[in-house]
Amino acid sequence: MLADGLAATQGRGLDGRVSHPRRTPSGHPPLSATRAAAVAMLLRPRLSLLRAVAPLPIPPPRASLPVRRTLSAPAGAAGTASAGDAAPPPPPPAPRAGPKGGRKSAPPPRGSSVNPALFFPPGVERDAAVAAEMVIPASNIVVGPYAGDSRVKEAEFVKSSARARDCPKDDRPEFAVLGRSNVGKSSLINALIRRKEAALTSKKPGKTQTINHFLVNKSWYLVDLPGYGFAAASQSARMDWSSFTKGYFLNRDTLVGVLLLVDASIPPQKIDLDCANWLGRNNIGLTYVFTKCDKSKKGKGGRPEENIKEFQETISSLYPEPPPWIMTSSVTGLGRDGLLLHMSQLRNYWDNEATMSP
Ligand SMILES: Nc1nc2c(ncn2[C@@H]2O[C@H](COP(=O)(O)OP(=O)(O)OP(=O)(O)O)[C@@H](O)[C@H]2O)c(=O)[nH]1
Ligand SMILES: [Mg+2]
Repeated sequence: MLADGLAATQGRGLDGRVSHPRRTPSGHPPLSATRAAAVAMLLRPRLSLLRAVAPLPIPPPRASLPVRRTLSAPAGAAGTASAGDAAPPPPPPAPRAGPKGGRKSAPPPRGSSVNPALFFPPGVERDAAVAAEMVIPASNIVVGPYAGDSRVKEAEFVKSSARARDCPKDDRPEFAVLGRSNVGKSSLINALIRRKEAALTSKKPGKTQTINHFLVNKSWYLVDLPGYGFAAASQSARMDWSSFTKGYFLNRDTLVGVLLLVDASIPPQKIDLDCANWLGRNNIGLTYVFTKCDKSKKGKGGRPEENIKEFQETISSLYPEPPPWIMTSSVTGLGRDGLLLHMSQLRNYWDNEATMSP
């Protein structure tokens, strides 16, 4: 699906150039040039290393950190989306003892049954000793020096765009919310901005059909996108989704990163891995956001923690360092504040340091 025709982008990389830093909105001083260069080094693609380590079932995703893109990738780099590419999920893991979840279950204890390998944000040395309080609850995300004020004071719907070129034309940073149809993208946006129906939701997949910009604190955007993998969608509707991905992701220079939503109430789906792979190949940083962590069904594949662990095991060989992930529920509010804090550190880093050339 999305991975089609991507070879053209493989040589595209980061040169580690650092822009002239400004003071962050949170008042955190910019990093020194030496430190910034070190951080920029983290962003370099490591495909050759990954390939040398092990043959991969799918090509590896990379950069989880935001990069400021000064030029867009070639338009021909994008693939096409197709719901028909979804393969049967890998076999479920052996049954494990674990807490029984309920609709209002408390956040799972950190590191209980999910992979605790940490994501070190910009400004924190990899493998630094990290106090437990510095890790965002129900996630692997360390809070670094770029984290700032993450409160949502105001939020407004700005615009619905049918094409990438119709999206707002200003230089405010933005996060795109992406995932399969019905995974909970619009619900997550409503939870983040604390508005019940700012983004329209539905039990039926395929509700969101356009690119929707929500302006937060008059300074950054959350972007609600149509979902992928909607099996009932017509071929033409799927092609439309594909042109969204091409037009939006490859030409949106203000994109700080993607929140890739993965439904934790079902076993891992190949289409989500394909999507992560496509983003990685196009140097678009992502954060895995596990949704519906309040849902727990009886039987195999029914527990969010099992599904998340299985998903992480599947992707662990694909990354040189663990990508950021966080567990959320739009019903209980699990992960809301942590995700906002994580976005604040990526945003502030992007605003000050992250520079990339094609
Ligand atoms: N239990 C539970 N249900 C959720 C959660 N998030 C979303 N849902 C439900 O899942 C369904 C789909 O939610 P949406 O937010 O519309 O999903 P979407 O990803 O925006 O879907 P499309 O716009 O069709 O791509 C709705 O019935 C929501 O109420 C969650 O965290 N927990
Ligand atoms: Mg939606």
